[in-house]
Amino acid sequence: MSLAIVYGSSMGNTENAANLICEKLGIEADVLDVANTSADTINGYDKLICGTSTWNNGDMQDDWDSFDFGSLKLSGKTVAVFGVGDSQGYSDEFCDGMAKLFNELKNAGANLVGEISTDGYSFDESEALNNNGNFVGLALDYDNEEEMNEQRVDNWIKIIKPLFS
Ligand SMILES: Cc1cc2nc3c(=O)[nH]c(=O)nc-3n(C[C@H](O)[C@H](O)[C@H](O)COP(=O)(O)O)c2cc1C
Repeated sequence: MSLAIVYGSSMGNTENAANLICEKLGIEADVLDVANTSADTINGYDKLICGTSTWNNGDMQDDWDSFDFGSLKLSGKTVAVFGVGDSQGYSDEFCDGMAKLFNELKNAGANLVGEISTDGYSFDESEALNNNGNFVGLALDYDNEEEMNEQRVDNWIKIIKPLFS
């Protein structure tokens, strides 16, 4: 089984999150910056964890925003997403970029896993909620709640690890 953790990051927060997830997951994985990664490369992995920060009031990070999603072929592959945002400064669009990434990966055929409860988060609105009212993936906030990231990653990994082993 091959696994890649692919991130888009402008200031380094989502990159840090990708490395933290890799370390905590404890499964061999390649950590890739989407800025230097093609759709063909991503198509070559069996499973994926993809992360984006949110910019421009609700968009994916720039490198994901310009990514060639049309060339992704992820039919039936297990994929989880994580998002990094600012729940106070952008409380009406907290981690909206994660929702856009989720939808693009779903359109490419992925089997998305890893939804989590919003318990313990404080924000007004987010596109990244599913019909159960859960985040579609792991939401992290380095601007206001950095001290909670490790525990949030640990909790999420408990959910997804069996699906990536
Ligand atoms: C101009 C600007 C726009 C932003 N827009 C949003 C947003 O709409 N929603 C959100 O949750 N965070 C937003 N953020 C916060 C970033 O996503 C956050 O700072 C994140 O940690 C950046 O991660 P990165 O360094 O991996 O790019 C914005 C930040 C800036 C500076």
